[in-house]
Amino acid sequence: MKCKVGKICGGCAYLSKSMEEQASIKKAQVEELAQRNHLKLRVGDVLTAKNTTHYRNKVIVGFAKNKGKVYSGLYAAKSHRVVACQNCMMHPDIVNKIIVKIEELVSSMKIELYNEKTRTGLLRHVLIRYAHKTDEVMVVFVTSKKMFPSRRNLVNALVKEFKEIKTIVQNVNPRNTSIVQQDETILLYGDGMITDELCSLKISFSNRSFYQIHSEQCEVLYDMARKMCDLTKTDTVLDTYCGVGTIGLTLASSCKNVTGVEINPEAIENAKLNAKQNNIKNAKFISMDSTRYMMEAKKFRNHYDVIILDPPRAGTTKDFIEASTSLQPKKILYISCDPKTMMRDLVMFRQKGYMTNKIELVDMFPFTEHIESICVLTKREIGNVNKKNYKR
Ligand SMILES: C[S@@+](CC[C@H](N)C(=O)[O-])C[C@H]1O[C@@H](n2cnc3c(N)ncnc32)[C@H](O)[C@@H]1O
Repeated sequence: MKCKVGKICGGCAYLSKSMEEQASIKKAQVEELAQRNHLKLRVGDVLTAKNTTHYRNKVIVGFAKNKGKVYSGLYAAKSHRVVACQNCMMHPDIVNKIIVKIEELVSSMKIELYNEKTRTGLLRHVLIRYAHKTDEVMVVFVTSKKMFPSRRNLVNALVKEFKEIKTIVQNVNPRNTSIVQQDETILLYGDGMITDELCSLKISFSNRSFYQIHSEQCEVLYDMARKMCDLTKTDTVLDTYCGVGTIGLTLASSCKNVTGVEINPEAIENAKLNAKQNNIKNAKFISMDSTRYMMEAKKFRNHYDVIILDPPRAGTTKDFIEASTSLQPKKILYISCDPKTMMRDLVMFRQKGYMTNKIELVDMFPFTEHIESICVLTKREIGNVNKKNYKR
């Protein structure tokens, strides 16, 4: 793959490698991590993507000026320096077109750019989300303050030119932080959500809700989750870290009921809507910390046959592992976007008697170093742990 800024932009580390090379490097890395953690695991071959470019459904660009001219792009590796790039191969074409237009408008409307060092100026980032199956686009202007003088004209110009734009919002981030969005969102156009189709379901999400980056590979991942859970009609499922409810909703027709728990209340609102618009009646969603929910569930003697966890990159916690295993599910399905933290957590699950001997890998992030892992843990006799499943 040829990219003019490939060497300086922090986006793609494996541009010079074929998909086969990337797959074998990623698999070897996971095998090595398993060994280092004394986990005797078979690692499956990477399920590679058909769409290896233009796949990112969420794009965040920063802005800077060169000789008075506004340009946009991603950050250089390990820095906040904006690398000019108008035609990133990982972005959908429509997203690149919208970014070019926004660059022009920011320049012609003289919208002040935010300066991280002096903490002055207005426009911090533009975030664009894209629904691959429906072609719907959401634009998010992240600003340092609420006052955004040119926003009306900006919105009018964008929606006039791009029929794909279904909603535009402003997210206000006055803080000295590298976290892109904060709590306050102002609706500028549409209803604040876009809708995609995933595993034959209509899935809507808003600007701060999580949605897997590679929609086609997300379907591959969820299909693997379904096979690993191997649910029966009497099974009850707890989907922790559930985001907008996608995993649980795709499993709902195969089990008795699904409870989704998620800390972000906006994502829970989306999840409830997603259940409703797909006419799924055996799923409920609760906005709460997953560990706290399971501690409460234990008090009320609630039982779940299968507990799913799909935590952020940092992995889960000792308390979560304590709480989930104390509910004695038949299976625990662990999905992770960072095999390093997953292995750490698998060691802790093993101490509680829950273990696996196989991990599958799904490439959600072609041309980057990242890989998604998935495995199912079942309860084993502690006495057989070392001999049968794990080498020391
Ligand atoms: C990697 S995403 C997975 C979302 C979803 N399972 C999916 O496949 O789209 C992790 C989610 O965990 C949520 N989260 C983070 N910490 C949490 C916690 N302590 N309790 C519940 N949810 C949490 C985040 O808001 C995010 O939506």
